Amino acid sequence: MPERLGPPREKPLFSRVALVGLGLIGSSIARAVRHLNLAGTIVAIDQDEGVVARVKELGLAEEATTDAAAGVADADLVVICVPVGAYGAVAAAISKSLKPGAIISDVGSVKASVIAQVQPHLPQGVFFVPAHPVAGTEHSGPDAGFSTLFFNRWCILTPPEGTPDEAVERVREFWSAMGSNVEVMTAQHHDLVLAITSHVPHLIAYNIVGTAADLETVTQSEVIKFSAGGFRDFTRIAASDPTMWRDVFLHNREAVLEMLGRLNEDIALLARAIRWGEGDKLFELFTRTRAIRRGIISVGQETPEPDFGRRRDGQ
Ligand SMILES: NC(=O)C1=CN([C@@H]2O[C@H](COP(=O)(O)OP(=O)(O)OC[C@H]3O[C@@H](n4cnc5c(N)ncnc54)[C@H](O)[C@@H]3O)[C@@H](O)[C@H]2O)C=CC1
Ligand SMILES: O=C(O)C(=O)Cc1ccc(O)cc1
Repeated sequence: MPERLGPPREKPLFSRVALVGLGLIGSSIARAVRHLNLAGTIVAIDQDEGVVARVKELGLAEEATTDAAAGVADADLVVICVPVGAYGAVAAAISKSLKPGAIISDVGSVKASVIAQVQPHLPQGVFFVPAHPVAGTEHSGPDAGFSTLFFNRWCILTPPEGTPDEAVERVREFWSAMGSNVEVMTAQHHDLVLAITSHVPHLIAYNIVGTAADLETVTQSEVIKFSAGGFRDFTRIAASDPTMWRDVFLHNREAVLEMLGRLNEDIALLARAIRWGEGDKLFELFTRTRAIRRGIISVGQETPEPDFGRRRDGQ
């Protein structure tokens, strides 16, 4: 038992939890739920037969299947953990077999689009409480997960209007039990905040690594050999899953474009300051951003370096 997750519960929070998508996030939830006894039974559902076979080998769930409709039947909690472009297909596949009173949740990095994709399929009497654990790595698949991934990380809930408080509280309890700090906000606000704190930084990483790779006058081996810490960090982020991130950008289009527009304006100002030798402008910005970083560390939200992204407990 990873010590910081605490002891298992005497009584599970949910009797049957179905996880749809057993990649990095789904398998991390399975591991944490198992360690903490948050579910009587874990059902793993994945469209990829290889993933289902691996889930069985790793013993991540009591049941594992490619059949989403059969897998969610009788579940009290269903957590969708697939790339955000696949939510509509998953919701359509499971809608008819959801049990009355079931809570549907998810982990998608984008929220307004997933609500738009899922809600039309949900029958009366099931409750949708979307969630986004702001925790992850550049790795994917069932072997990449670990039970402490969500410990001391934020998890944002974005319940649509009219969601009963009891459903929200049950999902809050689920994430709190896994060690997350839970906050509630609207899906629209979530998408705006995450566009600047997560989505655009990933786009910049993909872009800078791509630009460096395309340079004619600098060789690939020079890029690797002389990459200082900053560029190396970008290469880690730029190794993130292509399907997942393609979907994030296509499903948070407006907020990402808005933030990119702002960023382009600010970069133009920086280029101008460099061109005209306006060192005071550069110095003022760098002083301000250093204070922001130090503020982040002092409120305890800093990512431990350099091992972020690696398994912390070997699980
Ligand atoms: N990777 C990260 O760092 C984080 C990811 N997220 C979100 O979590 C979700 C999952 O991401 P990962 O676990 O990283 O992805 P992953 O690529 O590791 O796993 C996704 C799994 O979903 C399965 N899948 C895809 N379409 C499916 C379908 N229609 N039906 C059933 N299974 C299907 C795939 O076979 C795969 O096993 C995404 O929505 C992502 O935005 C949230 C926080 C962090
Ligand atoms: O690996 C990293 O640095 C991340 O930023 C992980 C991550 C990816 C996507 C999310 O929605 C939340 C966290």
